[in-house]
Amino acid sequence: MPRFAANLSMMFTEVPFLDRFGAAAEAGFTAVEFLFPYAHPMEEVRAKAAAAGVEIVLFNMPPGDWDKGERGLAALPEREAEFTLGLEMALHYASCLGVPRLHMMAGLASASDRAARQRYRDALIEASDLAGTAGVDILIEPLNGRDMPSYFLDSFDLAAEIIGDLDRANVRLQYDIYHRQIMHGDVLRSLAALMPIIGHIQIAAVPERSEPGTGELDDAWIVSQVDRLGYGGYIGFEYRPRTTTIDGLGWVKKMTSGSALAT
Ligand SMILES: O=C(O)[C@@H](O)C(=O)CO
Ligand SMILES: [Mg+2]
Repeated sequence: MPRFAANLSMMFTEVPFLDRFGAAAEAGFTAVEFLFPYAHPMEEVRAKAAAAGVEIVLFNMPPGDWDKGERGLAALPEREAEFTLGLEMALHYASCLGVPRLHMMAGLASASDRAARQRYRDALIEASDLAGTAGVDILIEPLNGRDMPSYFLDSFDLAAEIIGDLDRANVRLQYDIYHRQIMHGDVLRSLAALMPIIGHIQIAAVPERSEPGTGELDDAWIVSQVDRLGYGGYIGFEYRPRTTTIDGLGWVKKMTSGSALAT
């Protein structure tokens, strides 16, 4: 059975970031993920997660200046030095927090720009090499152009092609069902085809990015099929609660047939 993680960048935002670990644990989660921990000293994040008894299963490498609209540095040739510093910082946090996978965001660039493609591949090799020595996987995630206009990694085929070309055990796909449905549909067939390279799954209802089970797909059925396909990793609940996080958990519990939210 897949295990479930609360995404603390979207869920439990009723409380400050460091208090979300405890809030998730109280709600029954034993695993969490989030976008970025870097605004907080890593020891504080570790202490909060430990006190709550939750495992951190994923976070992102630094994206550049998020508030100014930057969405990653990996495909940006002119940001190579900053990318490397960010990679080193992310691995430092991952080591302190015991996190086995990092999402490497690509940035805003055209996927048909040769320099951006070359730089992205080089960045991925650099990240894979450095992360490999630390036992960490590097994940890449295609993002839909409605939420993330002009994002470099704008198709699942491109992600699969890059992962296949590089052929490194620690470079894997972050398959977000919400993005997949908006970009291409064909969720189940693609889950089956891509399963060998999937390192992490995320889910939210389409189109509102709300609680699973509240949109156009039968999310509970999809989760059951992910299980049937033999996926034993985590599924991150990366959705924006329609009202409060706690109220929204009713839908999630229904989706998971009332089973425990995590391992
Ligand atoms: O799907 C998303 O938006 C996230 O998983 C992410 O890492 C980039 O925003
Ligand atoms: Mg996602």
